[in-house]
Amino acid sequence: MPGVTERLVIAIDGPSGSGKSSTSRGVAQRLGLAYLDTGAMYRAVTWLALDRGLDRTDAATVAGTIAQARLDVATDPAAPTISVDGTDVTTAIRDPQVSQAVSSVATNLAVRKDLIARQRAIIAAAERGIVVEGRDITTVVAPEATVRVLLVADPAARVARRQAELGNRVDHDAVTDQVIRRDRDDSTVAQFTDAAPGVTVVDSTDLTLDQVIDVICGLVPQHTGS
Ligand SMILES: Nc1ncnc2c1ncn2[C@@H]1O[C@H](COP(=O)(O)OP(=O)(O)OP(=O)(O)O)[C@@H](O)[C@H]1O
Ligand SMILES: Nc1ccn([C@H]2C[C@H](O)[C@@H](COP(=O)(O)O)O2)c(=O)n1
Repeated sequence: MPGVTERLVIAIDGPSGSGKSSTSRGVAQRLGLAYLDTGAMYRAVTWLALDRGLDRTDAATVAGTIAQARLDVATDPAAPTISVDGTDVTTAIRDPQVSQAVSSVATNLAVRKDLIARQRAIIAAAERGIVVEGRDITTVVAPEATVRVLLVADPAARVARRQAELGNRVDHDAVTDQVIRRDRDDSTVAQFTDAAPGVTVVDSTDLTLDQVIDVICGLVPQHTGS
């Protein structure tokens, strides 16, 4: 493990459905670290834009409204929650309407600047260290992280995983849109299809969740992986 004064920061990026959230929570729980789901932050401000009925093509109004909002993010990997101006939106941000709309807010560059600053503040406040996951963590938010991973999986596996999670309440076309179309839109503002120099690619297609957690824990300097 790093020395007592060096906080462990593990950065994990990857496309939708590659297993970032499940894996990051598992790694954080195993290593006793905090956990930050930056996608949940983009989802939460998208929930706000929808709740306020904002025109999402009006980038300045969307960014200005979000800049005024208080976001409270709980970083316990056993119970991650997120609130907007005191309203707990942890469940609401997983609604299909939010999934469908989130790229239109996440590609607003002023919103990204705002959320990146908030994410860095959360990372800096995590005394025990933190696992942070998203699309631009290894490259923009925390390129100095101790461990940097690009977690990938075949598109078919990613769609199948999301379909299994959502069940019959969401049809196959909508699930494919949530995974494939969203990646295409999101990749216009964040680079998560190729690993940046120093970033380790982990392919989860044929690995169980526990195996992926083992692999990433094994990348921590002087950690045995179990
Ligand atoms: N290694 C794995 N093998 C099989 N299923 C997995 C694996 N990792 C995660 N899953 C399952 O795949 C689904 C998607 O995982 P998860 O939400 O962690 O992905 P994600 O990369 O965070 O997606 P998104 O970016 O869209 O939020 C979940 O149902 C999860 O349980
Ligand atoms: N660092 C990040 C994290 C997320 N996003 C975007 C990409 C997604 O469309 C959306 C929600 O993320 P998810 O919960 O599916 O991981 O937020 C981003 O642009 N940068």
